[in-house]
Amino acid sequence: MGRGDRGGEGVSDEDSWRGVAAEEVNDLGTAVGAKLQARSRGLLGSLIRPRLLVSSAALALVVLQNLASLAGPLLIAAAIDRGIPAAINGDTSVLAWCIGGYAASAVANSLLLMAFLRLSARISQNVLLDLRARLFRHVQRLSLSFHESYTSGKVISRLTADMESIGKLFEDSLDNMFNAVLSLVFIGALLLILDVPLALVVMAGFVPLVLALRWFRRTSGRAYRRTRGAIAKVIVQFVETMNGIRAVQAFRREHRNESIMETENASYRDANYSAINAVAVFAASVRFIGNLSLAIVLGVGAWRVTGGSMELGVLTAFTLYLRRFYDPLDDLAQVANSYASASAALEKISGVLEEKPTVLEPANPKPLPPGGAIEFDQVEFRYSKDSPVVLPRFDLTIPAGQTVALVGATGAGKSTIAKLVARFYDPTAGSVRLSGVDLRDAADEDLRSKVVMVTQENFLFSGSVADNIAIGRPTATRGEIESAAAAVGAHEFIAALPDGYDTDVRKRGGRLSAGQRQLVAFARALLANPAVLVLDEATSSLDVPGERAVQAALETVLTDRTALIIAHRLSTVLIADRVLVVEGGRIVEDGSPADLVAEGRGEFAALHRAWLESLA
Ligand SMILES: Nc1ncnc2c1ncn2[C@@H]1O[C@H](COP(=O)(O)OP(=O)(O)OP(=O)(O)O)[C@@H](O)[C@H]1O
Repeated sequence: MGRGDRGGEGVSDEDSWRGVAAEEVNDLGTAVGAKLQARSRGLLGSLIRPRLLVSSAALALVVLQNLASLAGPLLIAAAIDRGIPAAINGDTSVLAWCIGGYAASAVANSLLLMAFLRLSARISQNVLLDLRARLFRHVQRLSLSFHESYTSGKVISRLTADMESIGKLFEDSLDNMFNAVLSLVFIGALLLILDVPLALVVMAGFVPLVLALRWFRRTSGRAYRRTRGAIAKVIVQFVETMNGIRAVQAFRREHRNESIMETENASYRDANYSAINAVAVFAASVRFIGNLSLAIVLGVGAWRVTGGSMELGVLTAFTLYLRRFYDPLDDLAQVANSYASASAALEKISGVLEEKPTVLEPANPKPLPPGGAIEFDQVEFRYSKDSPVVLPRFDLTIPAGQTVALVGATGAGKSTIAKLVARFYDPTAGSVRLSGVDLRDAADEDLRSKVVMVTQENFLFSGSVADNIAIGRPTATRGEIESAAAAVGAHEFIAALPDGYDTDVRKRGGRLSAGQRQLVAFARALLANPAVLVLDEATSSLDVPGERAVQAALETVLTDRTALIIAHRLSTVLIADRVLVVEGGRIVEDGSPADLVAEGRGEFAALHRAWLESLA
């Protein structure tokens, strides 16, 4: 079982929460929960730190904007208590100052708000850009073993749904959060200045508020972790169906897929319901506490005004401030909501970012000498700690320039041997050497230029046919691309495409057949000119002219290099210098095709006979 699969009830041993291991765990212990939160905070910090200066500027803007907006009620209090009585006595200057000041503060408020929103949008968009790029770069470098267990759907959900929820926190909530916190601080201070006893009545409301916030954080945190997991499952189901759409339609799997989707979709909805329910309870509690405080303040204030120990203007200002005190708390419920959702997303993303490639590049790489001799020295291999040994300990030497065909039943271990040569995995024990250098000591780039693997699917990237061939050597000129295509016999059909070499392979008219895709892959390999070619021959059979074309191309590509071919065709095996028959992870026969056939008793001879019979 890979790391991405690990699920269940609890995470126990020391480091088992690291990476994506805790993703599927619903009930985290407090200690693990705290570690995950610290990791998320670390990621957030690393995103904000390079933008500290501009973030401080945004903070300064929002502080000024709050000050401007807070001046309003004070000016109204001054107008009622001093401006209007003075105006009644014929002096309108105080009232004029108050009104002018109010208008000025309103203008400043708007301008500062606009500047803050623009700046914070810039910060948030850059943070997201940075995070998306970081995640993409990291995921691309993670080893095959991670991708095999984590699945592309989950990666997509990290890159889309999770990213969006972090974006929402920055875009919708940052100003609300600053406003709310600053309003609380400033208004709290103003209330204390205006009237201490009334301010203390308001502060008493904080006790239930803090309790409600703690409850909300716990409940919504749990609910949002569930929503992140659920949306990932919806996307996984979507991606899997779309990737396998041919198989889905061929096997009439639509209904089955729809019912799986329905279940995942419903659990996403339910997870969201519980998250929103928590918001509803929290927001309602905040409002209730706010209104209750207002009623109490109004009662106590009215009693004091009638008793003469408080001015009416002060009470007016107090109630105005109190409204402003609780309004942002409503927003704070939204912020807490976005925060819970975003921190669940941050937890998942930071988990992926914490995953380390299992196939590591050496710190001090050794250059690979020319030549393509391959050596397996006491190699043993299993896919993961808890899976069985696939290749029991073995030795194998392939001299430079030899073409070796691997044959054997399905699941015998042929691809595994090939993947070790291309260093998609490292052996569990022993070493694989190329020209005498352990692959673990070679730089990635060096290795990729010396060993090229052509896989069965002959994957084409979006772009033109020429772009796809040039992947083999990005610096190649058009002439070199065309001569590589010509050498493998692909020039004719490419030239006949609607835009020749510039035809987009994803567009109608640019779609290539299986045999044509194979020829493009050969041209790509020929252009790359590696010392070692690892080839997983496509299993689907081609028509006779197609097969002949591919066969001729193959012979061209194999010239002057070491080749390891997982062979599915007799014609391929027969051009090999050497055949290795693999059975249960062991090499049971090793010799030239002619010798093995001549011996007549072994697996290969039987396979050879069966092949001949099938062709007869
Ligand atoms: N990523 C993986 N994780 C765990 N086990 C794997 C993985 N890939 C292959 N195996 C197991 O390793 C064994 C050898 O598989 P391998 O793909 O090398 O066989 P093969 O000879 O290439 O088969 P085929 O001809 O069908 O491609 C099989 O038992 C398979 O189940």
